Amino acid sequence: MFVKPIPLHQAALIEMEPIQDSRGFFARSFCKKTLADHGISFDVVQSNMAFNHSKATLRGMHFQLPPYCEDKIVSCFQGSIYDVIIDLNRQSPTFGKWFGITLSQENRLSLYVPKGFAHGYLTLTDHAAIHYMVSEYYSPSHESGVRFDDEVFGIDWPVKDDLIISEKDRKWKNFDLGRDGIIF
Ligand SMILES: Cc1cn([C@H]2C[C@H](O)[C@@H](COP(=O)(O)OP(=O)(O)O[C@H]3O[C@@H](C)C(=O)[C@@H](O)[C@H]3O)O2)c(=O)[nH]c1=O
Repeated sequence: MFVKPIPLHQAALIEMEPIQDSRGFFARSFCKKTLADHGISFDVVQSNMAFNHSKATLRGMHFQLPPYCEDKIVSCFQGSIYDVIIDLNRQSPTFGKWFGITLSQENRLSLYVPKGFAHGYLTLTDHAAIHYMVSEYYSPSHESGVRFDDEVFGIDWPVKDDLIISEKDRKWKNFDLGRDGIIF
């Protein structure tokens, strides 16, 4: 398992190292020690999955407010998604910046999403199945989000039309870079 930096402060890409044989492959998908060797302290408290019927389904951009901020490790084990994070940590050198990458059944990449980041994804195939581990318990009263199409971030989604998206996710308020953000 390889842990590689990405342009956003403290976030990282995790690449599996499959060991192939005639049956298929084996790969480690999570290793607390390897992450710690890269400065990432991650305690899993919940492991979640989500299934999406159709391509062009967009979920996000979500985070939990203090004291329920959470780290996530997101993977796509069926189909593919365009996974996006935004650094909303006011004390980060990359505050306000976004990063996107395709996670798929084929490339077996995972994204490490630190506390203080918003996370969301767009399905690129039908039947996309997502798995993510989180370091904090789900707290509905601490759920928050920013809009996927907020111009202040300017995320360049690979699909723009006919998106399937919940009412909740269409209605997150505009983000103000001078005022909003997470401090924890
Ligand atoms: C996230 C979550 C939701 N739920 C419930 C609430 C609701 O009834 C139903 C669906 O919730 P949502 O619409 O928020 O599901 P979803 O849009 O898939 O939410 C997820 O989106 C991605 C982008 C993330 O980053 C995740 O952390 C999470 O916020 O599941 C839980 O019971 N536990 C959980 O941990």
